[in-house]
Amino acid sequence: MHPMIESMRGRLVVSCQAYPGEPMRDPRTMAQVARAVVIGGAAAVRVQGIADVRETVAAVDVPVIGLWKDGDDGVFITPTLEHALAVADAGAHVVALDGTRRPRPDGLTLAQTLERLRAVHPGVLVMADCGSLDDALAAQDAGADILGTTLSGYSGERPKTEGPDFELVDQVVAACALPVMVEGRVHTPEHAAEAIRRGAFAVCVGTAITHPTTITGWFGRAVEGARTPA
Ligand SMILES: CC(=O)N[C@H](C=O)[C@@H](O)[C@H](O)[C@H](O)COP(=O)(O)O
Repeated sequence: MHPMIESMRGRLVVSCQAYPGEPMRDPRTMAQVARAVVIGGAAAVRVQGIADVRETVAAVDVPVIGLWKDGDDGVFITPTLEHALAVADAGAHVVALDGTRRPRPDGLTLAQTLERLRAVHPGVLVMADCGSLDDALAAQDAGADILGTTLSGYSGERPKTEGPDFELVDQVVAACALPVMVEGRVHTPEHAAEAIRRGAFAVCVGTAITHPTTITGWFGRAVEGARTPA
């Protein structure tokens, strides 16, 4: 196994992303968040956007999983070969891309995308963000290095579970030989531990560690719910 993937075995990966229009949407800020989570023990970080990838690669000494989100529906995570090449050019060690079976905007298959990406960047690793077992099996055949459950609940094939889609985790772990990264709605340390117990190779947490607006909402609603009516 590639040493960079091996370094994530049984470990926590943290996704550091801010969304368009948000106060923390700034590559330098995200690189600082990435440094902070590495100090906390993250084995790798996942960052969005070319500038964020560049800043973060320079700021941390762990693998950087890079992606480029273009839009927010359909195929939007590193949707085309051009996006994947740009993420690799920016220095990402792992390129995360849409690993669903949906048609890609540039008309290439996932296998063609990976082949052309590797022709330019022979050393780059690929994480396929999947939304179902069939996606994971197809992404494995297409030559991905890591299978992510990232798009479960977002691609139309699986329900959007309250926490992680553990049913899908079980299916992918049982059927696929590649390392499985459990990602998506891992909201508590117990969720993360459960992912590993179920055979995940690693677990990636985003919102619950790096999205203060959402976390504040969780706490705020709990506090309001506990208030005694005046
Ligand atoms: C569906 C989609 O666009 N997922 C994105 C992928 O990079 C991010 O918005 C998520 O934050 C990331 O996957 C981590 O998941 P969570 O934030 O639930 O821990």
